Amino acid sequence: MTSSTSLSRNPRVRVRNVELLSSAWYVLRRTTFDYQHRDGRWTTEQRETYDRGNGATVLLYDTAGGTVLLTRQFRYPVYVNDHPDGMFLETTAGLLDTDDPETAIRREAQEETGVRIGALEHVFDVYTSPGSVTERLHCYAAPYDPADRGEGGGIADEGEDIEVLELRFEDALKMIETGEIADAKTIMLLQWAALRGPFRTD
Ligand SMILES: Nc1nc2c(ncn2[C@@H]2O[C@H](COP(=O)(O)OP(=O)(O)O[C@H]3O[C@H](CO)[C@@H](O)[C@H](O)[C@@H]3O)[C@@H](O)[C@H]2O)c(=O)[nH]1
Ligand SMILES: [Mg+2]
Repeated sequence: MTSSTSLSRNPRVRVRNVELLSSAWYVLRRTTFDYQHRDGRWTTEQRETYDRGNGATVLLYDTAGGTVLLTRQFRYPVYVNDHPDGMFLETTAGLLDTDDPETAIRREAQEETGVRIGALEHVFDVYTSPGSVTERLHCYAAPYDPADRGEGGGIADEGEDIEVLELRFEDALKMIETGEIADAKTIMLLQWAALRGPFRTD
């Protein structure tokens, strides 16, 4: 999943060895590679990469009502790193598994929020944590009909317990400033919506 092309694309990088450190749930590898610095000198480096595949997310919005639909769920990695209670607000998102990004985000949006997405706009693709995590996240926006909003839930067998929240767009923007919204993809998509997307004012 890490690379769909060969790792000889950059002549300044020569991969020497890849070790599998853990594959308990997702995959942690340690790679040794030679790297040529800008001054021409070669050094040998090691980097660990955490590979959980790629993901997709969508900002669901309703311009008529001036709202967005977000999810809230317990995220242990943020809880262990100082978030007050780990109940984290995010745009609906999921891993691609074997699907293409559009198919995956339609599936996840329905599972997590009950919304069946019609028109889907691709906004950008981002590397979420480029020093350590391989993930590329495909980011979308789509209108939703408030009548479609479900109870949420996610997949109980996978331990998911997802609450669906409808927020006024202006309130969501304020929650970035208060820290109540602290998820990178969600902040990026809300700011895009204000600057260039459905809630731009120019
Ligand atoms: N047992 C077990 N289950 C896990 C583990 N890690 C994840 N899971 C389960 O696998 C589910 C994956 O759910 P998805 O909806 O497919 O993925 P996601 O966790 O929401 O990920 C999305 O959001 C992330 C955070 O922004 C993104 O990083 C990711 O790309 C994706 O878009 C989680 O909800 C959880 O139930 C683990 O280590 N052990
Ligand atoms: Mg999810």
